[in-house]
Amino acid sequence: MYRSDVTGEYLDRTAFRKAEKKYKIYYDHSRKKKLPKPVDLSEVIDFKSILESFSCNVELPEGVSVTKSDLDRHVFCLKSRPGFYFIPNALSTEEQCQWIKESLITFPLPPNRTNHNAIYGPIHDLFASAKEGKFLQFDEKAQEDDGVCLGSNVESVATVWKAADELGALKGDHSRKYISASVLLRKLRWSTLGLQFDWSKRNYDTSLPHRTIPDSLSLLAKRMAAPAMPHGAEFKPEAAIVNYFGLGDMLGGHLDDMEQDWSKPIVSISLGCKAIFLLGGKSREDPPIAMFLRSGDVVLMAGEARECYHGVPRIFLDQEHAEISHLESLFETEDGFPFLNYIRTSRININIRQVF
Ligand SMILES: O=C(O)CCC(=O)C(=O)O
Ligand SMILES: [Fe+2]
Repeated sequence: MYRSDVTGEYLDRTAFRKAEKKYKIYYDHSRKKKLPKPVDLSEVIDFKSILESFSCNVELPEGVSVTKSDLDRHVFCLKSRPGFYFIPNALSTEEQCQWIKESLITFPLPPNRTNHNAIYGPIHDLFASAKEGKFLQFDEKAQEDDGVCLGSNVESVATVWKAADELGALKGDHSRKYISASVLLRKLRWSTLGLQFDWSKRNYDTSLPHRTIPDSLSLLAKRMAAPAMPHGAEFKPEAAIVNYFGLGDMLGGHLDDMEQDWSKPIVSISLGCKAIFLLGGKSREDPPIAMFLRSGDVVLMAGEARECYHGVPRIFLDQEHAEISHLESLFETEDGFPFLNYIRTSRININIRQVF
């Protein structure tokens, strides 16, 4: 797990942690093949089937309501969590594929920062280099110094990619180390767009070089945010965090409390393999509501819901539960195999925020 804020005995006993443990992946080691232990999903809210039955017979389960919006999509709310909105299947398959590509190619590009910055400095062309089987050459000295002086001396290191057949000739040079681009891609955990977030200080560092959020993402976020915005007001996307989840990854219960104005929503887009999202209350002691997040779903958290603990305890990577066959079909028809390969075992979440 990464990005956990608090740990300890207290947390282990909270209702939120109990739910995390319930849904987290555990393996059955008693069999030859390592298989995930079955988990009871009967209490997980499924907005896909809620949408289906609502579209057929205008029926909604207890506690769920539908809100009016200009979007050509149904927007659902939870009566017990004001300020929370769920838009099932908000993005078309084409849009999902487009944002998966951007998340892998352009979003991790400098000046945007990723979890790799602190160790390797800014990295260019990660996805293309992984596709080409390349290796990143890095200076061991820079990596060691980095432990003492986080990031400062690695900002200027240029990315040097080497083809596999170039490595042999460089074996004698012990000051240089290599790591494969595919390992780095697998270990990509987050990238930040727009105003850059400083995880160590848990705030936005406006002094860091940054680009504005790409126009097309900004437009999408504004359109999606509309149901959670006061009449006539427009959402201003200023920052986004892109989370990349692989096998066994989870996002521990947390609050996103670093933005100034909590009345503005966080617009959160799910891509790739299905996940379970836990939406708690204002205390970790409040039992969270579990729901499925599928590729193309959009969640908004605004107002009171901004004060609710939330997290992602489980990603489903197996064919039956991942529910990505629509992405597979589209990626298979183009030169999409490298993306397909990645997304078959991954989930990506893009969450867009107005900071000020
Ligand atoms: O992955 C998700 O759906 C939620 C991400 C999230 O809560 C965050 O990045 O703050
Ligand atoms: Fe969050």
